[in-house]
Amino acid sequence: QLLPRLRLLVSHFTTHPFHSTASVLTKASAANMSVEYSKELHIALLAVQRATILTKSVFNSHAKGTLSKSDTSPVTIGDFGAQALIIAALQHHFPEDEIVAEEEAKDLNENSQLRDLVYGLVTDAKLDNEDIEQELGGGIKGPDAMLDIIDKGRSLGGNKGRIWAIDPIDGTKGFLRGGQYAVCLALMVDGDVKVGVLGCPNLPVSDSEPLTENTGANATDAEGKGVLFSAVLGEGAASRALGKGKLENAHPIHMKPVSNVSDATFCESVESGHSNQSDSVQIALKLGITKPSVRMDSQAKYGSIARGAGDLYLRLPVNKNYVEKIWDHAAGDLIVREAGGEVTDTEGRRLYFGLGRTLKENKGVVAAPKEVHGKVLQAVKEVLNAHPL
Ligand SMILES: Nc1ncnc2c1ncn2[C@@H]1O[C@H](COP(=O)(O)O)[C@@H](OP(=O)(O)O)[C@H]1O
Ligand SMILES: [Mg+2]
Ligand SMILES: [Mg+2]
Ligand SMILES: [Mg+2]
Repeated sequence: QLLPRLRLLVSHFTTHPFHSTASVLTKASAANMSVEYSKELHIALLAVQRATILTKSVFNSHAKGTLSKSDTSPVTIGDFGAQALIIAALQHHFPEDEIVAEEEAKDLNENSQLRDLVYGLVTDAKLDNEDIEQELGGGIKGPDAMLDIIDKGRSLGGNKGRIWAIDPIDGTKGFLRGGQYAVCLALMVDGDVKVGVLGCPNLPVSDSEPLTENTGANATDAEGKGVLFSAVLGEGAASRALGKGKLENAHPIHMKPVSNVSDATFCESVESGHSNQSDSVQIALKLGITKPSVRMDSQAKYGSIARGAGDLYLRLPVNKNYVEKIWDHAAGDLIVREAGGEVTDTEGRRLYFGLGRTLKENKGVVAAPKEVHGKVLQAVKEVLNAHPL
């Protein structure tokens, strides 16, 4: 009992593991307990927090510098800038680690005006505590250095060694619409997710604020909003207010126990092109759920169910060719599991992150509290098997 408790204390309840928790750390080492991944967690939290300073500034501006990628999905100057800032911090602390990140520098290489715009955002996005800013390695040296940094995220992934997965803005469509989005970072070791962090600038700070149909609709990115979710494998999940400098205090989060699945609130994508919204209606019907789904962009869905603000997250394939990307799920999967949930694909397999940049062997997502996951999965299978894609 003591070991997980102490580790949780060390990794989640400290704002600065290298200074203020010296006494806890000493106790841990005296008892020969390892405090695994506390530095990785600390740097990941700060890197995500700094990146949200940039994304918030773009969210609040009219010109979001949107481009269309080869798969026709959007990317903005916010995505490029956030990716550059996160990779710069990781390289400063963990130069040997590999990085799988969503965006690439190609479009900025071909457009110097856009490149300079992004570089301007990157130099402006600073944590309001100079020591902590320096701890992340300070700024990026110039626009060309920034392009190189963005392209450090081109690792092919796999099941060997330490690999970070970055989604600099998850839910770019939501970001453009004024809805929810998340800045997502996870560390995998030998294909297993060990650390996950989600920065959700448009979610309420309070874990107890219920989700409604309008959560995220016209989110205003107001002061006093925003939450950072985190988890370390085996050490539980936590949330804290998203700040601008020193990390705020964290507290543990848990899925809400669901005794009767018909009372559950389920979350799904806003975009019907990302998740089949007519299948979800059928599944809800089978489970006796009468509440309408809460539609929300990004991995904010994983964070929301992990803190008990919602109960289920269904992501139902819309076509048979789409393969999910590891950066869209790595952090959220760990946070939900560490909060007491179970996450599988629509066929009941655990999400497996060790196969490269995509989740090749998985189809969709079913995330639910452990005690009802089996029942939800059964309903998902019945509905999906009735009309194969
Ligand atoms: N056909 C599809 N099926 C499922 N997910 C898709 C998809 N096309 C794009 N996506 C992914 O859906 C993510 C957003 O998820 P959500 O709908 O839950 O907000 C996108 O992340 P980005 O916004 O980072 O590109 C993108 O990777
Ligand atoms: Mg994208
Ligand atoms: Mg994404
Ligand atoms: Mg993205």
